[in-house]
Amino acid sequence: MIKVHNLTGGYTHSPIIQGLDLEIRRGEFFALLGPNGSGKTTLFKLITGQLQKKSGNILLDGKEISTYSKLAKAKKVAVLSQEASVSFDYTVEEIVSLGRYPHQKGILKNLSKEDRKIIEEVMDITKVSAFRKKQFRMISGGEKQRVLLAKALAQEPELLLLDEPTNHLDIKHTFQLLDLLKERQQTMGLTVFAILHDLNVASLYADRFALLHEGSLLEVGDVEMLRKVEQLQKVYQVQVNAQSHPTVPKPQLLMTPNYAKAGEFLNFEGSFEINQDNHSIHIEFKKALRTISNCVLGDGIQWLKHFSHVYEAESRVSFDSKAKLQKWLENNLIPYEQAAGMIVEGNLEEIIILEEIGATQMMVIVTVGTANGDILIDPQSDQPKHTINIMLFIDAHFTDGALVNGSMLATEGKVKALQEHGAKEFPSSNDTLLLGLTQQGEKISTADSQSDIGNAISQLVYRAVQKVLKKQNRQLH
Ligand SMILES: Nc1ncnc2c1ncn2[C@@H]1O[C@H](COP(=O)(O)OP(=O)(O)OP(=O)(O)O)[C@@H](O)[C@H]1O
Repeated sequence: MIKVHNLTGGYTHSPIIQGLDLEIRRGEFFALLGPNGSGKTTLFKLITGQLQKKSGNILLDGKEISTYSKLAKAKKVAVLSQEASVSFDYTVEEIVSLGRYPHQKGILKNLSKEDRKIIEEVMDITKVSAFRKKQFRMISGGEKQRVLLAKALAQEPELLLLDEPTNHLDIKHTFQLLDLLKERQQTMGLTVFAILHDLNVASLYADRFALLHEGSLLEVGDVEMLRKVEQLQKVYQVQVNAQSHPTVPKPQLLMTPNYAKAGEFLNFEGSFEINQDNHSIHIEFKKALRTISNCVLGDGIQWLKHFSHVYEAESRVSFDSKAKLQKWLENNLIPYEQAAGMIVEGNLEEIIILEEIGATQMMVIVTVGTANGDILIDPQSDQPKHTINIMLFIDAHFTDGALVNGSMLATEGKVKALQEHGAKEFPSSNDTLLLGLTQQGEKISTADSQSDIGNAISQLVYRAVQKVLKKQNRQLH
């Protein structure tokens, strides 16, 4: 739709954009990214014609954009720029109506029925109808942004150019606006070209991206280019980690502030407290640990401080065990958003081992319960199954990959102990496992069975499970 070829342009004494090539394809949502001062607005203004290019071409549907008449261009392209030059006393509705100008006919250029219908529709979807009679200058920055979008949409453009459209908007309105643009893109084929500052928001909405740095494009590509953290770090000068959004298959970036890079180093043994009674074991760490678990509460990969095993003598394993655990934590004034918890059904035996293996301090807590609940009855033997709950705390710094490695090796250790114990069925799918890392010291990216730390994990869990089973002194069927 737009083809930029060998474009050079900028300001009188400084051509900010130099020899730039770019293509915006019909029907796509294109995000222009780059740090402050990289030239985004300059490029934007060269495309919209607010700035004169020095050399090169900007083609709109194959024809040099500067050769279009103002009216012909306005029928194809609408612009939402940073500097909204609406200083006069128009009402919101009048501003939106101005968007219909390119489509109005005759010398008097009155609004037709069709024009009015479209104005109503765009005011409705941008949620500005409620203050249609207000003076434009009397509304908030975010409201102004939505009114100007309504005006741009009233123009019914094929291409919408937006310079930081979410600048003044809160998260609700940011997502509302971008959802609206996405919907128009998908249902009406609208082409969107937007300068966006928030890389995570851009990742969720745009199909293609360009990263501008010092007036040149470093890369043009699809969303996967946002996983190239070295490039982003170089350009934005911030420590960045790329992760995946939990429900949308797109990358999301996590920035690390300088103050958090080197935290206070805590002695492992002095970094937690254990509180234990007949009904629970609770461990509280001074600093949050990086955790991986399949616990009832606090599952997945998280940062957590509180770790609980709660015994439920009479109860059954039920779907509301998470709610039960939350209640227990609440009653004990433990913030459950920072907690991982396991419910241990039936009789309980526990073992806690704290030791230094190699140069690494580790602590394991294993609890075994015998449940009377339906779900835990083995349908073959009609006997209750045992559930084994393991929490392993390690004074080390693991990558997320090493966390996964570690939890596999912990399971291996458990299975070995069960095998030796003569258990016929293992491991139970109701078993829980949590690994918690202090993230102190050198980063470890491999914790497999060949590594010392990997071995230490499976050994320690093996010994702890062995002990707890002996203590329980009961043969698994
Ligand atoms: N009117 C101007 N005259 C001269 N130089 C300018 C003018 N406007 C901007 N510049 C310079 O051009 C460079 C690029 O500015 P531009 O506004 O295009 O950056 P940007 O990527 O949009 O930044 P931001 O993210 O801060 O909006 C900057 O070094 C800026 O100082």
